[in-house]
Amino acid sequence: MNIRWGRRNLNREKIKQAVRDLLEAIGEDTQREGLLETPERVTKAYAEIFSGLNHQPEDFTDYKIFHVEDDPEMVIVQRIPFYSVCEHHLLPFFGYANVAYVPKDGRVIGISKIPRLVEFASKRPGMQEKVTAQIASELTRILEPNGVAVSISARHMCMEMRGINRTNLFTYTSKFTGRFKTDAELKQDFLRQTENKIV
Ligand SMILES: Nc1nc2c(ncn2[C@@H]2O[C@H](COP(=O)(O)OP(=O)(O)OP(=O)(O)O)[C@@H](O)[C@H]2O)c(=O)[nH]1
Ligand SMILES: [Zn+2]
Repeated sequence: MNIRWGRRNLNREKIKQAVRDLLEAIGEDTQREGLLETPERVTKAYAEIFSGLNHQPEDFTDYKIFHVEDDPEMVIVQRIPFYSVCEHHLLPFFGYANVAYVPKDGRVIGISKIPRLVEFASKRPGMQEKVTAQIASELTRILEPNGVAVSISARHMCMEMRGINRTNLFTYTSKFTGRFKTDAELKQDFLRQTENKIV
């Protein structure tokens, strides 16, 4: 993803100082060789992993709309990998997303734009529920389809490497709108098609 905008908004000096302070606070020697460049590295890493913050998806790519004559019943992009950071502990959560929509009046979107949207929604401190809902609401805003379905399965490092300390727990979230809410067969079709595609 193009992270130009995210970088521009970062206060690089403040991040570097905060990382130095944090290292000192945990009892590290900030002058030892391995840590000398760490504040700069963390700043670069944060520019990437928080690049979706305070932006519109359109800041990163053009979600241009195409027209097809004969609408497909639905379009699904399956098993889209993503990485995010939980807003409670600033530890990673990551997994897979499935995203589907029912086109309206022949309007479709370039399929690469769906993983781009997942990336945009996950590149900020957040919660799995918020990533799920944001993918659905942004896709709805951009395309005004007849319905959207999003499912995410993810592992949360704050449950695995600390706290409750349970390895390999998968959390599942989903969001259905429009036709996916009213048409049980369509929803079943989505669930059948995406079964085993997210763990
Ligand atoms: N619903 C939801 N909860 C999350 C997500 N990521 C982390 N959490 C949870 O956020 C909660 C924060 O709870 P707190 O009790 O404030 O924090 P804590 O004392 O560190 O909690 P423990 O993790 O249980 O030790 C924890 O239960 C986490 O498991 C997420 O994406 N969605
Ligand atoms: Zn957490």
